[in-house]
Amino acid sequence: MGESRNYDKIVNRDEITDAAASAFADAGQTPPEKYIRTEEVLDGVVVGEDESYDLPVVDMVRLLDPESSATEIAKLGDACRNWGFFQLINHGADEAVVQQMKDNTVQFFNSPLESKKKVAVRENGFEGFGHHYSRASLGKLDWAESMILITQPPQDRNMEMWPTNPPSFSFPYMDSFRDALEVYSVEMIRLARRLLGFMAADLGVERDALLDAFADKRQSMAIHYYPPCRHREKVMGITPHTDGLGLTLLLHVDDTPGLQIRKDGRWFPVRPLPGAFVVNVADILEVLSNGAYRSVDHRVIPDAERGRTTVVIFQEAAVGGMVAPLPGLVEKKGGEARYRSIGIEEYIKGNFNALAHGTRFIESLRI
Ligand SMILES: O=C(O)CCC(=O)C(=O)O
Ligand SMILES: [Fe+2]
Repeated sequence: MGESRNYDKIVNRDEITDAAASAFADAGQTPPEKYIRTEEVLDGVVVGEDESYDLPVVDMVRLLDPESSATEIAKLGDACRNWGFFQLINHGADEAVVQQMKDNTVQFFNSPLESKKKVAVRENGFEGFGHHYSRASLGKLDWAESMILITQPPQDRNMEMWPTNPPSFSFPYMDSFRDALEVYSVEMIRLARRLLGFMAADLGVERDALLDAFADKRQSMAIHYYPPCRHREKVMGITPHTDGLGLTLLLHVDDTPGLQIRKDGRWFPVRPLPGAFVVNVADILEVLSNGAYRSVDHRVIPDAERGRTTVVIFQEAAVGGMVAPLPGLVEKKGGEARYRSIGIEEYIKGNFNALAHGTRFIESLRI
């Protein structure tokens, strides 16, 4: 797998121009027309500060402790079935690795535009620094700077798109942002595998059946900076979407809120817990679970006062090269697959094409 995998030309990403950068730098000014999407932003009710709600929180320490494991696995299962999202606390990922990733990400976004543009997204390119890919939003742009990279397997990397900025600081074995990305990438594979083991237990499939679906598959990463905007009812940090791959692990670099999850037709703002990861089920995991787990719509609304920075890891999955329900789960359901199987290459193309048209590719796989 991998050698000819190429996402270029399926997505469109706009550069961050000088004009974009200066708009982003001025939170008070009315944003340029290209960013104005008031109707989209106001589409749907946002659950307010006055209404109390609890988004699921899953505790890795409790998952690992034999005393509490069963209860916590049930919580994890509920979260994946009903919300498609949870915050993971006590995750156990190496704190130094996570901190280094956060520091480098902040330094990267704080560096001058010229320096970031060394890895600027190319014409028709998927990777690099630029706006997020434009979805079916009538030529409108998201209010954010993003850098997207393919991080695993190593032979799929395009190193010319990997920033060398910022260079080494405090960490003795780290040379540049590239090293931070590399180490973080590996640490996130470990974390994903640990979680997937518990998801398999919840789903009632062999642990290896789920782990193997994710083993040695592609991993990509997005780092996002959402500049503050006083006109937050006018701009969208990221257009509503579901994630197209398998499992998503999101790290808040700061404590600025902004992510909203759609449930029962309303938007629920996530209140980031300090030190937690936000984990979500993406489309391929929904298919693997034969529809038991849900990949749900989410979006970002920028904060009025504070910038927001996130680091997002996307783990791909497939069963013998196919996006398909896990055979063990289909058997449990008396042999009924709820999605048709499709080759991963075809899936990826279909997914990005659908994104550009504002549809969801997995809807076309439903039986
Ligand atoms: O930055 C966020 O909170 C969300 C990012 C996201 O949804 C994505 O990159 O797919
Ligand atoms: Fe997403």
